[in-house]
Amino acid sequence: MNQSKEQRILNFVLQNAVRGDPCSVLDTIDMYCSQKEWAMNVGNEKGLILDKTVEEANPSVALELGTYCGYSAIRIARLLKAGAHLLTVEFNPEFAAIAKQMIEFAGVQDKVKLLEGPSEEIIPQLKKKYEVDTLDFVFLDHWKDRYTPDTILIQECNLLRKGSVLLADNVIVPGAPEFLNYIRNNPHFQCTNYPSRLEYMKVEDAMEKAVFLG
Ligand SMILES: O=C(NCCNC(=O)c1cc(-c2ccc(F)cc2)cc(O)c1O)c1cc(O)ncn1
Ligand SMILES: [Mg+2]
Repeated sequence: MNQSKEQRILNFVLQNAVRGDPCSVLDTIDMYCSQKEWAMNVGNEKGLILDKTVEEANPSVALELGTYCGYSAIRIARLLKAGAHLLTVEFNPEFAAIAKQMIEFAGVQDKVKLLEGPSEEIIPQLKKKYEVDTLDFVFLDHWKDRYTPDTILIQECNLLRKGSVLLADNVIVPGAPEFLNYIRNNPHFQCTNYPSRLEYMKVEDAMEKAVFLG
């Protein structure tokens, strides 16, 4: 059975990156995906916007929707303070298996909890099953038509507090027009748009930050 693209990316990391060094894993993935095979990692350009947003939020508890190969989970986890942790949700079992190995190779497994399943099932379990009180930071990078329903679900589950930061990838490509309309017209959120580029391409994309006002 021939390998998946995600398996080829993992193998390239296992053979070329430095075990326990998150930055070398990120650089190696970016090298492979810019030179050999495009893949939907947030990438280094939008990654810098993610870095700055995470550093500013300095979260104790962070949630990521859409793990894929674990690139942004590693990107976020490497910036977390002692005792802080990231919960990352992936629906696709093949992606989750790759991400688990990628996260462990990068050495950030103690800061990351990978939850496998549909976001609409996992979000309502966060308080009771995963002992979350509130989320300080949420990175939305999963199916673009799930951004709005999951943002509503997160609010319904009382998972946000005044100052919680949401950051959404791909609001231009593939696009999340319904989410932009929802969040920008919602008086409980203060929104900021960050123009950037689609990962590994000379194509315009953007990220949207939304701070919950309570
Ligand atoms: O998370 C799940 N899929 C990946 C979501 N992410 C994307 O779709 C995504 C796509 C693109 C992209 C951009 C241009 C293009 F030409 C093709 C794709 C870029 C990105 O940066 C993404 O993040 C998922 C899977 C599943 O089976 N069930 C529930 N969720
Ligand atoms: Mg994305």
